[in-house]
Amino acid sequence: MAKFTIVFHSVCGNTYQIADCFYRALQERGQEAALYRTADASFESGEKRIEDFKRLQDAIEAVPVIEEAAQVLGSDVLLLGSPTYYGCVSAQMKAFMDSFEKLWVEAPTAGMYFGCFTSAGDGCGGPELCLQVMNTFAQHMGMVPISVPCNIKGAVQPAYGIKHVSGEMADRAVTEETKTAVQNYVDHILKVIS
Ligand SMILES: Cc1cc2nc3c(=O)[nH]c(=O)nc-3n(C[C@H](O)[C@H](O)[C@H](O)COP(=O)(O)O)c2cc1C
Repeated sequence: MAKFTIVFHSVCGNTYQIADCFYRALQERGQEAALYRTADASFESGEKRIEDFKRLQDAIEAVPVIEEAAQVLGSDVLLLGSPTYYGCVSAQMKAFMDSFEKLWVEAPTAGMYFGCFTSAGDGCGGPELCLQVMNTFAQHMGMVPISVPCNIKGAVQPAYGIKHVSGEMADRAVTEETKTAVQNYVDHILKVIS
């Protein structure tokens, strides 16, 4: 059994839905999985609460906030998920990645396997750039990114990670095809790390 830590940032719930797909797929496969969200002060204050996304925002709130980078230590695999903001990760995900500065010198994350996912409003809005920001972070921490094979079944995915396109109003739910791709990617990760 492998130990996975999933950390996501999500406001409208799309990135959360992908994180939840990973979490469920890992549980179904008998793996140890911990699910966390990044801190987000304006989410906590209610400033970003939107009636249309209430159900998902309540579900996000029920997920514990990760307190410090060191909580990922001991995991075999780290999975990060961020909404695509201006072709990059969100500020909240960047702040979480920056908090690894305390670990960087000793590099206890060296050799840890890594995967990532994003939700973007538009397929041409830079989701792959966002994924690459997370992969680049992982490389700086000595981690080993596991790419998504091109023959993976389900919705077509970039090599850099799993993506979901949520549409102009951020209300296009994660499709069954994308869920299938997540499940197949999980199977691929388990094969790589075994
Ligand atoms: C500040 C901000 C910047 C964004 N920048 C982009 C972008 O560059 N490309 C894009 O496709 N979508 C962009 N979006 C849309 C989000 O990526 C999209 O709504 C995403 O699904 C939100 O994820 P969430 O539901 O997990 O919060 C942006 C949204 C916000 C609020």
